[in-house]
Order: sequence, then C-alpha cells, then structure tokens
Amino acid sequence: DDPHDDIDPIFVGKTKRSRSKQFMYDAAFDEGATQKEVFLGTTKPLIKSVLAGFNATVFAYGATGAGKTYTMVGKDDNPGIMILTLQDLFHQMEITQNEMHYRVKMSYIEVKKLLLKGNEERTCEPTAANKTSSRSHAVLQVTVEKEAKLRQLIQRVEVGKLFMIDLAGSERAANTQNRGKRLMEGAHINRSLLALGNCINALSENRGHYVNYRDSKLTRLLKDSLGGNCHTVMIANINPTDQHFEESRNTLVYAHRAKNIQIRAKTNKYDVAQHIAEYGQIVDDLRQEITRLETKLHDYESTDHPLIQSGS
Ligand SMILES: Nc1ncnc2c1ncn2[C@@H]1O[C@H](COP(=O)(O)OP(=O)(O)OP(=O)(O)O)[C@@H](O)[C@H]1O
Repeated sequence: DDPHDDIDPIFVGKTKRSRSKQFMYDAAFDEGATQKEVFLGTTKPLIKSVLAGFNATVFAYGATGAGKTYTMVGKDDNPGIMILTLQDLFHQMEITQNEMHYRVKMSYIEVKKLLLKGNEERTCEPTAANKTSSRSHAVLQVTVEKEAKLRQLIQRVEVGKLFMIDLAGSERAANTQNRGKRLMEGAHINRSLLALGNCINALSENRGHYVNYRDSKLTRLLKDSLGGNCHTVMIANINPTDQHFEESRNTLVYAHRAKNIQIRAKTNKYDVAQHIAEYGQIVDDLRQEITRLETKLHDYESTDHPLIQSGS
C-alpha cells in the first residue's frame, strides 16, 4: 500500500497505481473562487507594472472545457480577467490624471491557421468535449503610453504593453473525437501548443539552450512574454474530475516548468525632443507652473510658522 495514496485524490486518478505528486505554485484557486479573487491574485499586480512602462502578459492554459475562456473573458454578469483588468487600469489612470497624460491603444487578434483576423468575431464552435469551445487563440493587447503633463524640452515617455491571452484548448485532437474541419483545427492548435510547450521546456532548463520561437505564430507572439522583457502570469486551468486526469497532469507539469523560467524585465522609456513649434506652448506651461509655485510660496510665507530654535 502506498501511504501517499490517500493524500490527494486528484493525483490518484482512476487506478491506485499512480503516486501522489505535489506541485508548487504562487497561488491556487478552487471551484468556489470568484472572478474577482482570481483577478486580484493573478493579474492585478501586472497593472502597476504596465503603468510603470513594463511589458506584462497573462495567459490561460489548459485542456478544452477547463475554464480558460470563463477565466479570461467571463460572462456578461460575471466578467473575467480581461474586463476586470481594463476597469482597474482605467481607474488607476483616472487617479493620476492631473499629473500624467496617457494614450491607450488596444487590439484584439485571433491566431488561427496562421491567419491574423483582427477585430473579427471570435470563432467559437462546439467540439465533442466542450459545447462552447474556442477553436483559436485570442489575444487582447493594450498599450499604455505615459508622460508627465508638464512638458519639458526633452520629454520622458514610458510605454507599457499588456497582453491578455485565452489559448485554445490543449487537448490532443484524438481525445475529442473530432472529425474533418474540427480535427484539422485541432492539429493546428496542437502544433502551436506543442511549440509553446517546447519553448517552456527550453526556457525552464535555463542552460542557455536555443529556444525556437519560430515554430508557430503563437510562440512568435509570446516570445517577449516568455523569455524576454516581460512580467508574465500563467494561469493553469484544470478540470478536477478523473476523466481529465491525464490532461490535468500535463497542464500542472507545464505550469510547474514555466515557474522556473527567469526573466529580467526592464521598463521601456524613451526621451522625445519636442519639436521647435511646441516650444511656445512649453514656455507657457512653465510660466503657469512658476505662477502656481509662487502663489504657493506666498501663501506659505504669509501664515505663521513656529520658529525652530537650535539648543545651546
Ligand atoms: N469557474 C466557473 N464557474 C462557472 N462556470 C464555469 C467556470 N469555469 C468554466 N465554466 C463553464 O464551463 C464551460 C467550459 O468553460 P470554458 O469555455 O471557459 O472552457 P475553455 O477552457 O475555454 O475551453 P476551450 O479550450 O474548448 O475553449 C463553460 O460553459 C463555462 O461557462
């Protein structure tokens, strides 16, 4: 008898032969967790990074039907990470709108069959395993440019990029009894997820191995998120039933490997010399700032302040 068998039924599976396995992650959420709890525990810290000019990525990985779209997009009455993140991002910008000027750009792309179809309705067709399955990877990219409102001759601009990605299901095509078109899509999706798995393996070994990002559109897109200048959160979705044991185990193994990937992120800052035509406006802005500070100083001097005397 294996003394570990009764530790965690998820890892025991259908047969009693498998030994229990333990994986360590930064956070774990059970089926009772709310969308807000998942957002706070995963993506919320990335918002600060993006506003400070870092790149950041959050992506959901897991078998079909495990809840990736639910986590990333959610429902109208129960929005997921993409919506909660945008709400929070705009709220943070509002708080600092007196000092900072922001420019926000967004794009939504779908990677399928090596095609990018920006702004089109997401392809969502049933597979044998999930009625509302997404047969493509969906990427929401938000770029935030920030600069001080008070303009200088040389203006510092910080640019943070946030990718929010809902990957297509990671199941093997053979497992979902799909035929024809669905099977072909499954093969394409799996090719890109296989390429992603290979990249995660190479990066997690961290021995200067060559990492082949060129195998799929998805890995080219995630290049910076995985190995480069980016703060990345990977959310592993699993379906805690024994029919999904193999898929859940694979997902947990990949998430565990991804945890070993080390990155060195730095902020994207650049200085822009203002065009000479802007100089007049800048001088006006600076004059206004001088007037504001003079008034403040005058107000300060005209009120009584206790004298601080040094002791003998
Ligand atoms: N935490 C949850 N609470 C309530 N319903 C959930 C939850 N997670 C998933 N679901 C529901 O389970 C079903 C499958 O989830 P979802 O479509 O998000 O899976 P998926 O991983 O995106 O699948 P695929 O890779 O095939 O697109 C959906 O009907 C979804 O609403």
